[in-house]
Order: sequence, then structure tokens, then C-alpha cells
Amino acid sequence: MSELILASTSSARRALMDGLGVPYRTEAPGVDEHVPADLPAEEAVRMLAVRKARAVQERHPDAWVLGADQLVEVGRDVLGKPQDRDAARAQLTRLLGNTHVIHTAVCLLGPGGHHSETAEDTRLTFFPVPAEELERYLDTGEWEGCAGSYRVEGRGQALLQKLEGDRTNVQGLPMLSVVRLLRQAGFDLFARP
Ligand SMILES: Nc1nc2c(ncn2[C@H]2C[C@H](O)[C@@H](COP(=O)(O)OP(=O)(O)OP(=O)(O)O)O2)c(=O)[nH]1
Repeated sequence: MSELILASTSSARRALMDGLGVPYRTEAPGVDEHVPADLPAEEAVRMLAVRKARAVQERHPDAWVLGADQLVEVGRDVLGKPQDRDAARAQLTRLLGNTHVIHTAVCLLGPGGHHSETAEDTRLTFFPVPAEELERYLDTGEWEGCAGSYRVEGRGQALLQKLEGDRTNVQGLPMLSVVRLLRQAGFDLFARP
């Protein structure tokens, strides 16, 4: 198989791909992540996952390229990554005591015009916690670089009352679907190095 490139700067996505063990490398997509403000969350993440994968594939037309994007939907609000601690506090205040949906899309592009993609949802319900506990969670710094301002695999799991769906989808890649897309594309996931 031609090389596999993860079109991502995300350490969380790298960690998930490292766990899968398939040889790959990463390359920053370097795309404008603006989408129409009224676009539904699932359409927005699909559009951006494709945009990221296409940007890298244009540089490496013979490679397989995996792109992904994620947004958090709570009520009518759509949340991305917080810019600072105050933004993270506002996001978590919105999520605590409520149920929100993580939308993550993945796009796999390959030689010969291969294009497969999927979007997965994971529903999470957070405990309502007092402001002082929220401040102590913010002190962990887990909010940095995370859509929704928490890490489900870190201290953020102490906020989690219920999770329905693929847990890895929250971390950045729906690994059940990534495995399916790779297998459908003909990848040998246990190839000898
Ligand atoms: N470790 C961890 N990361 C999370 C969690 N929830 C969200 N994230 C991270 C994964 C992604 O890096 C980021 C979602 O934002 P984006 O989809 O825009 O990706 P990002 O800009 O980080 O990287 P990329 O666009 O792939 O270069 O949030 C979590 O529970 N744990």
C-alpha cells in the first residue's frame, strides 16, 4: 500500500493512530477552517474533514490521506476549541449538568479517486459541579486544544455521568469507523513491518 498520511496537527489523533499500529506519518493540513455559520454541525465537520484530507492529498497524490474534524453541539450552540481559560470556563459551564453531542467526521482519500468518509456522534452527559470544582478542573489545563474544553480520557472523566457511543470519537477519531474505512480500502492492519 502507498504511504498513509494523517492530515492533522492533533496530538490526540496521533495517539489514537499510534495505538492502532498501522505505519503512517502526519502532515499539517494548513487549511482555512471557516465554514458557513448556519451549517449544521455534522455537515460542517464533514466539509472540514474532506478539506483537510484534500489539502494534503494535493501535495501527495499517490498517498492515502486521513482527515478529521470535530465539533461539540449543546442545545443550539456549536463549540470548537477554546481560545483561553475564560472561553474554556464558558464552554464547560454550558456543558455541566447537560447532555451534549460530539460530532466527528473522518475522510479517507486514496489513489485512483478513492473517497470514503463517515461522521459519528457520541452523546455525553456531565454532572453538575460547583464553580470551585470547575476552577480546579481548569487548573489541569486539559482544556487546551480540546473542542469542548475537556479530555474524556483524562481528569475530565470525573465530570462524566453518561456516555453513549464510541469513546474514541470524543478524543478525536472514531476508531471503530477508522478501522472499517481502512479495511474497506484494502489495508492490512497487521502487515509485517
Ligand atoms: N485528548 C483529547 N483531545 C480531545 C478531546 N476532545 C476533543 N479533543 C481534541 C481533538 C482535536 O485535536 C480537537 C478537535 O479540534 P479539531 O477537529 O479542529 O482538530 P485540531 O485543530 O486539534 O487538529 P487538526 O485539525 O486535525 O489538525 O480537540 C478529548 O476528550 N481528549
